[in-house]
Amino acid sequence: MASTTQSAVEYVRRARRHLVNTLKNHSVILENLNQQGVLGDEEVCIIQAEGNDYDKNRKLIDSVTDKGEKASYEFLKIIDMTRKRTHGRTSLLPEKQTVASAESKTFDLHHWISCFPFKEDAQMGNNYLQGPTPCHRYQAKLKSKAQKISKAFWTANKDLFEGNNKPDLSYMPLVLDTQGSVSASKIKKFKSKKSKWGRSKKLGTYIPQDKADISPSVLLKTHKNILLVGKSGIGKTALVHEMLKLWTEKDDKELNYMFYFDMRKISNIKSLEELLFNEFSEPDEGKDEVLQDIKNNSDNVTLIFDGITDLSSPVVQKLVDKDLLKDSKVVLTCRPADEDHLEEDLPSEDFLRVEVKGFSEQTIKTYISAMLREGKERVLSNVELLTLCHVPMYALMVAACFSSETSENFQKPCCITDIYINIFRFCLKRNSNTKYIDLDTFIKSKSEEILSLAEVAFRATEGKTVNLTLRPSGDSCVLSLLKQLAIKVALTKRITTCAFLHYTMQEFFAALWLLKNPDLISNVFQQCLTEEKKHMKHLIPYMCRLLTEESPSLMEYLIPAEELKNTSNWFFKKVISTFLPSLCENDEPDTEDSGRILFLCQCLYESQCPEACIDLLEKLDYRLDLSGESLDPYPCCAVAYVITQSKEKKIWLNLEDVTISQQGMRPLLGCLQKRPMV
Ligand SMILES: Nc1ncnc2c1ncn2[C@@H]1O[C@H](COP(=O)(O)OP(=O)(O)OP(=O)(O)O)[C@@H](O)[C@H]1O
Repeated sequence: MASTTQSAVEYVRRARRHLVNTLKNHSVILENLNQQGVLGDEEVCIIQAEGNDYDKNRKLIDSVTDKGEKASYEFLKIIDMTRKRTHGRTSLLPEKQTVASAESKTFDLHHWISCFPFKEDAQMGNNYLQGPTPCHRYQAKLKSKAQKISKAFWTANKDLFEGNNKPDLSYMPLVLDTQGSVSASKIKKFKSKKSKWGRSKKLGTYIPQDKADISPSVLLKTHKNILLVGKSGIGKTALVHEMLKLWTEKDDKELNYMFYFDMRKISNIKSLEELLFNEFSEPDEGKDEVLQDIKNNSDNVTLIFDGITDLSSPVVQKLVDKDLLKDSKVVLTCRPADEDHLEEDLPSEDFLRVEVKGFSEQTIKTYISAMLREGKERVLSNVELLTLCHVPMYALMVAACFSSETSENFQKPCCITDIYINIFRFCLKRNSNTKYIDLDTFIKSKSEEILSLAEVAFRATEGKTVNLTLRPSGDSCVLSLLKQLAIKVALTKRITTCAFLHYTMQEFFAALWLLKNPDLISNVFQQCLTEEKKHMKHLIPYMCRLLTEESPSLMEYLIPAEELKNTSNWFFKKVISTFLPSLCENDEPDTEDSGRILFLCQCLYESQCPEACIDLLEKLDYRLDLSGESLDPYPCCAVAYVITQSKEKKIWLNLEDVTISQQGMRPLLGCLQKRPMV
């Protein structure tokens, strides 16, 4: 028992006349007194049977003080530990509390209880119920539901990985930015610097810089409302699920509630009760009591609305406006284009705006290393793939594609283009809002939109820009590949600018458009040899793969097979004749020449076309001169693939002054051992 100089009995008795009028929520106080053994079941029933609050309080206080010092001390501790919930919200700012207390001439229970000299007690508060039992049970139910949906979120994508290669997917740190707004500045910056910077540097600008100041646990702790803004697949849902998970792991005794709503799945909500209990989780007992507790203690309620596009639901609008649950915390996630609609209806000064920017370079490395123990260098040494992985969803697909390479079911090399096809298919699927979808039929039905996006991508790539001029009819599923920004240009006028989340995605779509329009190809090939348009060369490896009939399928739903066949009949010969140094019309050796054999190997690796490889080797007279090259793992695989296609002929390979990365050695040595070489 505590030894204080102040008698607890006296302290309670002196305040009796105030307490009988002020004490609220007897049920919680009684439950705690019962749980601590101060009052027996019968005594509790007798007090509860009293007619009104005044009588209940009177009976409660007298029963406790009659029991003496220990019981009264316990009573005071219970009031102290539960006062926030049972007696209204204390101000979060101490100075306000003092001012309020000083000004108040009436009895201030918070002030009164804080003046009692409690003994320092390590256990204090650990075993007290903060609210009625049904509420605690409901909180436990919400936590278990939150755990379940978080687990479902992370396991949903496990199927992308084959057999024994399934990794444990979980939250990795995201770059979160609380400064300013998403703006066109990013696009403009990219555009203005492009002429000066090389490809690697330009692609490097996609990776966000680490900012360690904000994290899911900080976002969980803050009392502010939060608006999480970010591109599709950048990690907004992952972030709110991490907040949910952290909440479920907190073992503090605070009675609080956290609700998660996937706004893509709910509509037509008529009441708060329907939203909380029907859409998320229903209490097993004391439904009214729980709802009352939620309403009375809304400062203990967090509501997450994930993937919100507008505030057309009156219930959600009222919650955001705090007409309902006035002290609750609201967390919204949206894409940048939807922020514009929301802004008009949001009390913006009340929201902490956080931009979700994706993975930093360090996180990409950690993520890819964890997912691909063996093939990680193939990704990390390739600037296109490394920077592509700043979008976590793309990182997931990159990892899944490379891991399938070693799975027993597939065992086929991972072409870079396959990653893009898979990303595209995956994006369509997750944005189609249908759980069971025949993706191939769906692609067929969207072919017009897809090809129109491809055309826009081609025009932009030709014009060396990342800003897309979209036709207004774009389908929202297809548009999820883009970041859209609505820019206010006049009082009532907004224009929407779009860009792919990564430039290589734009190149992939531009390649698709060229295959749809084979008449343009020869001209583009010639452009590739000029200084002004040499960047168009990056479309060719994608075209090589898109022309072949391998799965995952895409092209057959966009372009008739016959057309593709006609193109592929001449395409590979044309690629070789255009880019082979000795054959190309421009015989002057330029800096590009040295990389041409490698480039062709990469094209043929993407095509997985043995005949084209033999054609190339014949044209080269089976002499591959790679002297002076620097071979990262991907080019090594490409060279190894081409060499492997020559079954009988001896190959002369010049590797003088070649730098080969450690991971590149394996495929190259593997093929050198098997083939006749000079
Ligand atoms: N922080 C992260 N750590 C690990 N993986 C992540 C992370 N964030 C996202 N991912 C992966 O990327 C996928 C897509 O992320 P998420 O669903 O969170 O995107 P989003 O921003 O909510 O996109 P949308 O606007 O399209 O709903 C996830 O399923 C997950 O596999």
